[in-house]
Amino acid sequence: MTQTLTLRRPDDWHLHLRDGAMLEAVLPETARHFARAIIMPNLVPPVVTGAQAASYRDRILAALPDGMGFEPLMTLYLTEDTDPDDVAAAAQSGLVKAVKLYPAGATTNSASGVRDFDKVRAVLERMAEIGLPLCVHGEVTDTEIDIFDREAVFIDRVLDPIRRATPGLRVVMEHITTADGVNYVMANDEGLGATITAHHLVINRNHILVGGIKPHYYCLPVAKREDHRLALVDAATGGDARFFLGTDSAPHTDANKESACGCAGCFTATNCMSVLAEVFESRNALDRLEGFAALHGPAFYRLPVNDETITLTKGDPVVYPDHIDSGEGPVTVFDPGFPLHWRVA
Ligand SMILES: NC(=O)N[C@@H](CC(=O)O)C(=O)O
Ligand SMILES: [Zn+2]
Ligand SMILES: [Zn+2]
Repeated sequence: MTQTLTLRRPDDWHLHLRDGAMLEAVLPETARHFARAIIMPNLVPPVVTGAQAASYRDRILAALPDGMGFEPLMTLYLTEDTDPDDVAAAAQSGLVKAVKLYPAGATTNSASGVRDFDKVRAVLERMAEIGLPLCVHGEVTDTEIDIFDREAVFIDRVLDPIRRATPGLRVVMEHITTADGVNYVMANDEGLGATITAHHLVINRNHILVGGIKPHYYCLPVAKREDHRLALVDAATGGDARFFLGTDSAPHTDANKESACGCAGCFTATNCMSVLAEVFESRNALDRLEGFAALHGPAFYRLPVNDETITLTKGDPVVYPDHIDSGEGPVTVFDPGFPLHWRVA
């Protein structure tokens, strides 16, 4: 008898769609499975104003193939010049669902991010007033801090002080990679959540570095040691509503990944639901996959859950393309390193 699993159609609470030819290539990979996604604003130039978010949203909808239903949930890229009134207007119109904080220099296209947190205080206070979530790339950028410690240090030096200084600010710690991130979420009850990617549930730093360097496993925050991965699996499969799926599917062409200075990002949109089903099954937690992928995110963002469902079936190993063509060159699809048996019907 085939095993099947039906859940509400999932959402992706952290997604990079890029623009132009790349957007056209990757959007169907997400829209095939997901009803909605929080769209990251780190384009070049970044999506800073409400007007820029409206026009990016139009470009996404124009790139959506006929017959596919998908709702992009827009975000604004926080800069030191961001205007609190523009943020509030974009939120009140329903266009924008969150503001994204990149510490300057922390990751791909973060040069316009924040250096001096005092300069964004007024925006954060307005967001706290209106309940608009702040999505945070949580890594310090100080050159003397080891890259494997940058998330933990960010929590102590930046995130906790910001949250204390801005009561009521609702925060999503994006793509957490450490037990420190998990523990910080668990130790705080109000207005704090975290997204977890599919790839950080299955790779640790050995996958990147043992037996030759594997650029397609390099993303930021970089995967940590195995005990951190296990803490993430506990959090994702444990049923706690403060943890939800944000794939951080982040396409870069192979030429830009397989380079002397390769870009950070794993492209997981194509097979992330299959990867997640394997992870949840390994913990006897398939009944909690719906919470992680379809219920906890809408609860945090105060949005309705999706009405439609998807069905996963278990069978012979799933065959998926090893890359997709982007118009700018091939983009390698994330390889979890083990066969996937669950497919979305
Ligand atoms: N995660 C990544 O490694 N890369 C993301 C940026 C980000 O989410 O930090 C990208 O835009 O490529
Ligand atoms: Zn990030
Ligand atoms: Zn990202």
